[in-house]
Amino acid sequence: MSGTSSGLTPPADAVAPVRHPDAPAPGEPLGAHYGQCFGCGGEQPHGLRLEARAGDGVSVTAEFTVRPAHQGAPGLAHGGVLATALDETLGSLNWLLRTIAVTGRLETDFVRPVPVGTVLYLDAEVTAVAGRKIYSRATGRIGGPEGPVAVRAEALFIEVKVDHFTEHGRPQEIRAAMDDPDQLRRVRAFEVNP
Ligand SMILES: CCCCCCCCCCCCCC(=O)SCCNC(=O)CCNC(=O)[C@H](O)C(C)(C)COP(=O)(O)OP(=O)(O)OC[C@H]1O[C@@H](n2cnc3c(N)ncnc32)[C@H](O)[C@@H]1OP(=O)(O)O
Repeated sequence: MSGTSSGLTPPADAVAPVRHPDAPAPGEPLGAHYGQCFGCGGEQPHGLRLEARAGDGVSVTAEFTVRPAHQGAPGLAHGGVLATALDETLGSLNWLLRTIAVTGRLETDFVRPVPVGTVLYLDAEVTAVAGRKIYSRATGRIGGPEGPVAVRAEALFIEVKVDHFTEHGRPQEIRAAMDDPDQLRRVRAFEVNP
């Protein structure tokens, strides 16, 4: 059973999303936005290390391999970890809009259990934009990119300025991210929507 709550229904004045002209080409890896990110960072030993690629329009695909550190029930992925994979994939869409945004609402359907060792094949797209509100949806499949659906989500991201992070985050991590020698990650983390 699934349904969309009213907070996830775009308003009448919502418009179709517009891919930024400098967005990575379809098929190009997006890389991590922050090395310590639990979703995509390569420096988090137990993180998901989710790898996303740009798709057509404002869409992405991503893959995440469930490891023993991600268990809930014995041998099965924790639901919160699967929600994180969806959240991270959905969050990476904002890079194609060149907008910094955070998750306001995330609704998840867990359709099938996902065993340890499984690759979760995710795809996500922005469906509408209304001012600062970005509406999107994602699907995670197992057994291959065309395999059966295991999880799906709908989300609302809210555009924020970089101050959101400098005001609420811890100074030492902000400073470390600003000093990141990886220029692409720095730009991705700190470029304010033009
Ligand atoms: C160092 C820099 C690093 C940067 C790296 C990139 C980051 C990538 C991170 C990737 C990690 C993965 C991603 C992550 O995990 S991001 C981490 C998880 N998310 C958060 O921590 C967000 C926490 N929440 C907030 O900070 C605020 O609540 C936000 C900023 C979201 C809104 O507070 P703000 O005061 O700004 O705005 P507003 O309250 O006037 O609302 C504006 C509009 O939005 C509507 N609305 C709001 N909430 C909801 C809701 N729940 N359902 C339905 N609607 C909602 C609201 O009705 C209004 O609509 P309207 O009245 O205009 O019609």
